[in-house]
Amino acid sequence: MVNNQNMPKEKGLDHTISLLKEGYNYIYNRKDKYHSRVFQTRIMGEKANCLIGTKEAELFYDNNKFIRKGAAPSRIQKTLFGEGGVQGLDGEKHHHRKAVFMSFMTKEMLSEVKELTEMEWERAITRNQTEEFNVYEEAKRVLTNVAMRWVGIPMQEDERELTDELDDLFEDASAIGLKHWKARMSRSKTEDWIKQLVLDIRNGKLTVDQRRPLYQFSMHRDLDGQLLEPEIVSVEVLNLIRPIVAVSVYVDFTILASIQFPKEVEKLQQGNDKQLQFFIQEVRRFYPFFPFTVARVKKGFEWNGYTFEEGTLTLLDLYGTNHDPEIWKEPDHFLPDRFKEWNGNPFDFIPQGGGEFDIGHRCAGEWMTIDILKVTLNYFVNKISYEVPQQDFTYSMNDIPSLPASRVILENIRRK
Ligand code: HEM
Repeated sequence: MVNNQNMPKEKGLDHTISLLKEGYNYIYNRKDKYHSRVFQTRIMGEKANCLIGTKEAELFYDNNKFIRKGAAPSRIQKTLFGEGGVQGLDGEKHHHRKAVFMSFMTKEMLSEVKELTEMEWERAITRNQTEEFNVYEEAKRVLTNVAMRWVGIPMQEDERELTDELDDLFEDASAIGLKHWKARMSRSKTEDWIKQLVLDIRNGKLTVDQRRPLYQFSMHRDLDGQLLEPEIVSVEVLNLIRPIVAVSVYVDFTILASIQFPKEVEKLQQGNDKQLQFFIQEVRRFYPFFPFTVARVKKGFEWNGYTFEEGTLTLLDLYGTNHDPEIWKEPDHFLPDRFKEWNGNPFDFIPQGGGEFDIGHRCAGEWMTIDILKVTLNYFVNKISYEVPQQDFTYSMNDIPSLPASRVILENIRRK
């Protein structure tokens, strides 16, 4: 007999509207209301368990208890992730595919990303010294170029058009109506284009750098020794390009933080790697990006008196865990030095997911994200000077992604 009477339940038929309204704070608010880090609600007509906190994250990343198959809503798969990619795999199939992603995160390949990032910022500044400089728009262009070169894609399309299509994939991924369809069209257009590259590589019409992800995924074999369908290669290649471009959101927040917390910037002036790291970690903890991640209960189990029923959708609160006062002192203050004391627990600081990289679903690009942001922060703080005109820095707590209203505009950029 299934009995989950101990799990607090949100009353009512459906709570999707409250989730949309309260956004990043939805789960956090109910943790206080129910005095529980585990509760049940209903979202999009479906029962959903919600979890927040360190022990709860550890539970969520237990592969014996949760799976990803069928967890992400299909509209998000059709835009953000693509169908058939690593996010929806479990067990051996997941480990085998994830290993390909992690094989690119070597010291050498990460150094290349850092070099490319600095080089592209140099180009952006050269293009733009006299005009108003929109940090977010420039970052998308910079990171599209970084992503294409690093992944090993020959740049043939119009650069601006490609940037627009790639950012549709994350800016409008959770949108409804027309914007959602625009995102789907952008995905299908970019997927088709990459599929053609895969076919050309396989039949020898196109020669590309063999160390790079485009070639590696094109020639990767699954557990049965078969080449992946070109559609799947395309989804996985976009699983690298799209999030690299999406780091622009964090770039915008990083520059915003450097404007809003000038005392913290004084500590960065010698380009000290540790201080840069603390600052970036705090940006990733402090500002909103992904509100939560999702899985399904693999097989019914009991945990701390709560019953988890097989198949139930389960949300782990990423933003809320990063703002949990039981983990973080003064969670609503921007204090990079808190990371001097942080012990590296894989379940308490989870802006890009938690647990292990290789056997879990933790973000494959976390180290790369930190590297791109460190290079960018050092560049803006130590290599250029600029003025900051009056603008609107407010950001919403229910848009995904959330961004400062004016995107961070700079003027009179000069090299130091
Ligand atoms: C913009 C900064 C980024 C954020 C906020 C972010 C966030 C996330 C989150 C929340 C997950 C899901 C974790 C889970 O479900 O347990 C994830 C997974 C993933 N991310 Fe990122 N990510 C970022 C950048 C990147 C970059 C730069 C790359 C690649 C270069 C990348 C590649 C991936 C992949 C491949 C997965 C799927 C991993 C799996 O299912 O095993 N991400 N990311």
